[in-house]
Amino acid sequence: MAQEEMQFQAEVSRLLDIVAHSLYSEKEIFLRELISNASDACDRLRYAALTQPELMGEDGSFAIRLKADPGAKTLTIADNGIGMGRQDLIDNLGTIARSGTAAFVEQLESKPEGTSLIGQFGVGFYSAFMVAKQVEVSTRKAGEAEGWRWTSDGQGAFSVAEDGEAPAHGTRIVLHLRDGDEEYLDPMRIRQIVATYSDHIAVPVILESRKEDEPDQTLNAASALWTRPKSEITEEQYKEFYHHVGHTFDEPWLRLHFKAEGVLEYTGLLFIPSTKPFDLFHPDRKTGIKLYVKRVFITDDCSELLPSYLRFLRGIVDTEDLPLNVSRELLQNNPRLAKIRSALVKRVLGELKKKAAKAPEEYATFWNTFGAVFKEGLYEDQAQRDTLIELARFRSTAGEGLVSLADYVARMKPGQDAIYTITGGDPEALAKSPQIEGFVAKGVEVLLLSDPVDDFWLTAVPDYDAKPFKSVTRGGADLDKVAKPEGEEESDTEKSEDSSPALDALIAFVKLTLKDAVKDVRPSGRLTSSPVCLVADEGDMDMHLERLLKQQNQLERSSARILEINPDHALIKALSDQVGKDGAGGVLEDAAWLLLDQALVMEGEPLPDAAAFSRRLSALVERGLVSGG
Ligand SMILES: Nc1ncnc2c1ncn2[C@@H]1O[C@H](COP(=O)(O)OP(=O)(O)OP(=O)(O)O)[C@@H](O)[C@H]1O
Repeated sequence: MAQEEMQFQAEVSRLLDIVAHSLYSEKEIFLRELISNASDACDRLRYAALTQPELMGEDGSFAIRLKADPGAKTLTIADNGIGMGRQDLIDNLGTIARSGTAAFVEQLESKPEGTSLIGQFGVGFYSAFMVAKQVEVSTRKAGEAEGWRWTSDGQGAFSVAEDGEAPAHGTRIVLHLRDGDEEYLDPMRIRQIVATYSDHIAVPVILESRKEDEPDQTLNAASALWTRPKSEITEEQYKEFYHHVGHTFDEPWLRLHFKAEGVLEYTGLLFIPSTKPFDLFHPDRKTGIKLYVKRVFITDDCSELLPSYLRFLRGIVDTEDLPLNVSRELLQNNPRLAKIRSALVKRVLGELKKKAAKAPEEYATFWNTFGAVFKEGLYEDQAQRDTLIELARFRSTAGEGLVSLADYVARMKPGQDAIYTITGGDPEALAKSPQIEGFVAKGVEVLLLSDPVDDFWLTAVPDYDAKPFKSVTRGGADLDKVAKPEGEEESDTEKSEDSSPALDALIAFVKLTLKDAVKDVRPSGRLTSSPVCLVADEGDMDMHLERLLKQQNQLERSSARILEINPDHALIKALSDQVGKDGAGGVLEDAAWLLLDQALVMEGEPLPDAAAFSRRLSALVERGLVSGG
């Protein structure tokens, strides 16, 4: 097949532009990225060869070979891994398949410090263009007859042609270094980079000698990091392993390295990242834990290994107890794997518990990053629910920090028999909701729940410590039973009776006016400074959950709400005084609709008839101005 010219996907071009022009100080990471890819390619062939040994050809073992040629100013990185077919080349080295990358590229472009983010996130293969003006990739997929050659100067296009010189299987990448980047030809420098970033790679990384009488040198320890004694592993090595295995480039927040012996034998090296990956909520996201059997990589997409609410974990699990030729299908419903899974969950939750107790501030950082995902476990993992609920943290009306449910219950007011919650999109807005006014006034804490998942776990978890969860936007406020904060006596004069003839008349009038637009109109026990608010009836769905379901088209109509009226509010008192007066009917009718519209606005809901709202508001203000002036 003749040489074909192809364009990079737009995101790749933009990324390459940033990469090439970055004055990024840690350019050396290009080698880490290429060695990491080469090692993954060896892992994949090792797995494939379990069932098709012929794929290995003449090769008995895997290696990543580096060769520097000062004369040609080239650095070559070659592996005898799985290699790539023609379409693989086009797909892998012409596009960015990883979800969330478009967002990442945008971030790089928009921020002045963007280029320094490259090191944090890693741009994989494309980082080669940080040091190379021309890159040649010669590759043959194990088991295929044709080899292919990919070349590019990183300027918008690449070419692909058949290549008779490609390795028997695997990939050879030749970097034609830019002027000024000759340091990457220096054996000392190469050795230092490999030692820094790639020592943990389980495949030997070999620097080919330039002199006949000098042997090649292996630059890394070439044993799987997790099999080494903990005392021999440095923090740096752990960190670099985490970067390699997790394809993330932040600092790990937590590390767990353990060996289980007994009925089941397995080693785990797990990490919790400190930053949120772009694709945490992406449906196609893989689990992030690689499964090895007796040091052989099996899969990085084993959803049986950890529940999805722990999908932020990165790392490996290596077990002696599964057969090497375990197929991906066999992994499903595998009882041994299920046992490993529940042991892993226990271990991870145990570690989190320790952190939460010993270092609450650090724990809060974790919670702010992954709490929204973690809470999915509250409805997904019944077996662990009690542990999970103890680990959960919430914002509340009590202050800035996060609270646990144990804290909440410990400071419940005398007479309070429920854990009060409000759900919504934005914690700031929630803290200003009219429905919580009365609770705040009485010193009753309300949990401000602003993650979409909150509405769902609340439907699955009825109570904590025998105290039911109760939404402040649903049903009655039953605040009467709760004692006032100390020093504030309950006085008869301070709060008017819930019903008075004038108030009753106003309520009857509003009901008559609004008809089916509301389910009911009633005096409120939960308002202090706002004149009105909406609540759902006791048996109805929570208002926020209903809104969410409507947004997702899972619900067609919302149920009518109850309009609650604050009997102590000056506006309500003034309106009550008007009921029954001659000529007040028109004003009161407008006012009734405006009260409902106002309550809707406070809920962040659209007004059903914005034109009518505007007309009524203008009319009322005009009247006020004319009669006031
Ligand atoms: N040496 C190699 N042998 C075989 N396939 C390779 C090799 N290098 C890259 N690839 C293929 O190209 C893909 C893209 O590589 P790239 O480094 O850009 O991204 P990645 O490894 O998937 O993720 P990351 O950006 O985190 O490194 C890889 O997923 C792999 O399929």
